[in-house]
Amino acid sequence: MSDYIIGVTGGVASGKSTVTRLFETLGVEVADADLAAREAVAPGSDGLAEVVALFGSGVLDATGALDRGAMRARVFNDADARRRLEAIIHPRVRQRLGDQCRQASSPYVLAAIPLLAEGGGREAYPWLDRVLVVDVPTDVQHQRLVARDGIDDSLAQRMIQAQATRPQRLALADDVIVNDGELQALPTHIAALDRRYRQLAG
Ligand SMILES: CC(C)(COP(=O)(O)OP(=O)(O)OC[C@H]1O[C@@H](n2cnc3c(N)ncnc32)[C@H](O)[C@@H]1O)[C@@H](O)C(=O)NCCC(=O)NCCS
Ligand SMILES: Nc1ncnc2c1ncn2[C@@H]1O[C@H](COP(=O)(O)OP(=O)(O)OP(=O)(O)O)[C@@H](O)[C@H]1O
Repeated sequence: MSDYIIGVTGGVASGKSTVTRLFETLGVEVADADLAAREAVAPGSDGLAEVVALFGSGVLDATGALDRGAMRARVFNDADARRRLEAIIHPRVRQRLGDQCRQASSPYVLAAIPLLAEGGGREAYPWLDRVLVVDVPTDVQHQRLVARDGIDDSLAQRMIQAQATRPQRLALADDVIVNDGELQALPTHIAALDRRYRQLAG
C-alpha cells in the first residue's frame, strides 16, 4: 500500500504520459484519470447509461460503446454539455483513482489527473500529498496536439481554451517540469524527482 501520492497534471498534450511512462520505468506505479474516465463509461456501466439518458443514443457507436470522437467534437463546442458530462464522470474518476492509489505497492504512486486545476484543485483530491505540473507554452501544446491527434487547428484551440490557464495550473504546483525542450533532457530531470519523492515517501 502506497501512502504517498503525487498528483501529475498539465494541459492537453503537454507531455504528462511521456513523463509518467519515464517514472514507470523506475518502478513507480501510475493511476491514470483518463483511463478511469474511460472505465466510468465502459459498455454496460451505469455511467454510460447516464450519458445515454442525458445525450441520447446518438452518442454511441455501432458496437454500443461511447463514440469518443463525436463526444469530443460535441463537448468542446458546448460548455454546458461539457459540464454535464463532467458531472457524470468526475465523481467516478475521483473514487476510482483514490482506490487505485491506495492499492498500489510502489514506494510512492503517481495519480495522473489532467483536469486537476479545472476539477476543484487539491480540495477535490484531499488525498494528494504533492503536485507535479508538466508545463509548456500554449503554442507548443497546440503544435503537439495537432501533430499527435491529427485534429484541426480550431478544435485544438477550443480544447486548450476549455482548460485552466498556465498560471492557474502552476498555482497548484509543488514541482514543475518545463517540457518544452529536447525529449532526451527528461530522464535526468525525472530521476532527480524520483530520488526526492522516495525520500519524502520514506
Ligand atoms: C470528451 C471525451 C469523450 C473525448 O475522449 P477522447 O478519447 O478523445 O479524449 P481523452 O478522454 O483521452 O482525453 C484527452 C484529453 O482531453 C482533455 N479533456 C477531456 N475532457 C475534458 C474536459 N471536460 N475539459 C477540458 N479538457 C478535457 C484532457 O486534457 C484529457 O487529458 C472524453 O475526454 C471525456 O469523457 N471527457 C469528459 C470527462 C473528463 O473530464 N475526462 C478527463 C479526465 S478526468
Ligand atoms: N519534450 C518533448 N519534445 C518533443 N515532443 C514531445 C515532448 N514531450 C512530449 N512530446 C510529444 O508530444 C505529444 C504529447 O505528449 P503526451 O502524449 O505525453 O502528452 P499528454 O499530456 O499525456 O497528452 P493528453 O493530454 O492528450 O493525455 C506526444 O506526441 C509526445 O511524443
